[in-house]
Amino acid sequence: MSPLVTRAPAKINLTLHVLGRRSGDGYHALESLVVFAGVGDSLRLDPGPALDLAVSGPTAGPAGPAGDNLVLKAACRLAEAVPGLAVGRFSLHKRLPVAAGIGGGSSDAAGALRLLARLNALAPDHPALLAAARATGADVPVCLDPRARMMRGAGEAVGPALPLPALPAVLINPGVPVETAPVFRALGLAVGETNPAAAVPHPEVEGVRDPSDLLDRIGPARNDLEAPALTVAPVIGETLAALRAQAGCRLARMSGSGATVFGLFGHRSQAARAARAIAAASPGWWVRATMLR
Ligand SMILES: C[C@@](CO)(OP(=O)(O)O)[C@H](O)COP(=O)(O)OP(=O)(O)OC[C@H]1O[C@@H](n2ccc(N)nc2=O)[C@H](O)[C@@H]1O
Ligand SMILES: Nc1ncnc2c1ncn2[C@@H]1O[C@H](COP(=O)(O)OP(=O)(O)O)[C@@H](O)[C@H]1O
Repeated sequence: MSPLVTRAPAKINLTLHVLGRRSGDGYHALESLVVFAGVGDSLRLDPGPALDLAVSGPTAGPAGPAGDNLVLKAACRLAEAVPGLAVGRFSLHKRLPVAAGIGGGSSDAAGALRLLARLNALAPDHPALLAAARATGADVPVCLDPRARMMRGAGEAVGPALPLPALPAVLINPGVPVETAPVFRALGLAVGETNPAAAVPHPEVEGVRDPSDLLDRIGPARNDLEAPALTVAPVIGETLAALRAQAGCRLARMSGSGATVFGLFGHRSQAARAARAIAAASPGWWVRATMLR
């Protein structure tokens, strides 16, 4: 049987409002506009008798041992829920920076679930897929069908796909891994506490078709994890400053819990020029011009 392939694009939180900290599981309730980049990992599944994974690519090392990989975690969750699930050997080509706020592991895990669904002719809305995604990580459900949409709750509630205009962007990761849990902790909310910043509501983006209109709407919104992440990794401030110094940069903000930041531009050519200039000035940084959609 021929191999099945999928791309696992980087997830970008264009906005990330933390509403508060839930009593019960202590997770943070979020409201986030999530989009996906043209850069990502790639994943292949060769059908076979047993579940297995080989990881290659420039960031295979930082992703950790294959046995701990979220690809296998998600696949095992699905195999537990669907008796007789056909499986096989995954090959993950890892290019995205790890522990970077762009959900690389989550997108890989979601890609694994998509490939297993294809192999087993499971409908994309099969409840076992969403359950396996939720059990694998807070960011996995939104990555199952990687298109622009709102994410709410701790990540388990994903809205319908939004036909938003594509945005030219530059992504920068300064090469410093940032773990998610310490950034949420640094926000300092007690269990059951509401985030005071949540008094300012998230902008409405449904129905927006013009890129400039989208930029105007999300400009005043926030990533509430940016300030706490800056205390954990001050270099994030340098990456934001580098973006803001570029001609045509309309907005610079951090994604997820960092350290990756994105700059949004009016035109693709401005983004490409900015990426070249930043990469030349800071050769140690991961810098990519891409489209977000
Ligand atoms: C912050 C976000 C925004 O999209 O992205 P990343 O920075 O990870 O890319 C996500 O909420 C991260 O999702 P993910 O990375 O899958 O989180 P998980 O592994 O499930 O959780 C890691 C830890 O983060 C904290 N956590 C996560 C999600 C959430 N809504 N509230 C939390 O408090 C918890 O302490 C949890 O133990
Ligand atoms: N496929 C994977 N890709 C990246 N990291 C993975 C993967 N599987 C497990 N991990 C582990 O998950 C952690 C978070 O990685 P990642 O998904 O890159 O974070 P983020 O969501 O912040 O970008 C890392 O510390 C890494 O060891």
